[in-house]
Amino acid sequence: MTVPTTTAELPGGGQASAPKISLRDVTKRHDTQLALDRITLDIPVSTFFVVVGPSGCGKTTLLRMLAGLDAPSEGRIDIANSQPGHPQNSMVFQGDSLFPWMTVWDNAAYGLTMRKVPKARIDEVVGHYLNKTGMYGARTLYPHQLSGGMRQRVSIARAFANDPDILLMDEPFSALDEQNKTLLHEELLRIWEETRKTVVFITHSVDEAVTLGDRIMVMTAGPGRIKTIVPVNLPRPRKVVELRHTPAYGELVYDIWAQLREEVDRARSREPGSKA
Ligand SMILES: Nc1ncnc2c1ncn2[C@@H]1O[C@H](COP(=O)(O)OP(=O)(O)OP(=O)(O)O)[C@@H](O)[C@H]1O
Repeated sequence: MTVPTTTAELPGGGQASAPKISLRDVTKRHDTQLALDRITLDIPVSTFFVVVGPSGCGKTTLLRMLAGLDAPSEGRIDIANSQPGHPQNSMVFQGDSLFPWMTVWDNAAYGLTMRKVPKARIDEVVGHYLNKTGMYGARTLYPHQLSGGMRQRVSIARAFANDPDILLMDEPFSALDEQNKTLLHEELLRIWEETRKTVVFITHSVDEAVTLGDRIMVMTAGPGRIKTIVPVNLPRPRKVVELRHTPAYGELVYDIWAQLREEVDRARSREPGSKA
């Protein structure tokens, strides 16, 4: 099938705009193993871009290269720098990434403090995002005094307070229970709609992808290639629970899961002991 990879080519993709993130023929090998194979992709500014794919298809490898933690074996990645003096990216991971010896406030303020932003500005920005994530009241607590959901709220507050060019999120909610996940989705959507940061978000959950995303990239079983990119034309602002009751939401989840299913089955058939 022909894979649409640019905004202009996407059905319902809207106005073409300058890409914030651009990948051209990006290939990544770990030693001799091909992890990602010729990824060509444009992510427009202010897009919430979600990546789904079977385990081992190279999602984290892709994110690590976007974060500059790893380099492509071949090809090129460009990230437009629109805010000189600001960090290019902030990452939010699945696991704990807070400093255990720092309070909630100091954790959230960390990036700004390191950049020597004036204290009054730090107070304003950190106060704002801790309020938005419901963590202002817990600002003097330490990570060990928080639940997993609260710790992820602080990580989100820290990432947005840092005001990076792009936000990279690697399965940030996968360890949380369903209730916490839904609340975090609502909070993330509220903050994102206010800031319109360019986000690349990795998940295994098709529901999460459709709830949050503007575009969903489905990857093939490893080596990872682009199988398809689906635009999510659900209106914003989104209310998570109400959204999930709409027929349009259900159809999208069904379509994306059908695409993903083929790849998950393919990945499974290669596992040792598989009868396929
Ligand atoms: N540092 C490394 N050295 C060798 N192989 C690696 C390394 N990192 C990843 N791989 C391999 O590259 C492939 C892609 O891994 P990656 O972690 O990016 O996949 P993923 O889609 O994020 O997987 P999951 O959904 O299970 O987290 C896998 O086969 C993995 O074993």
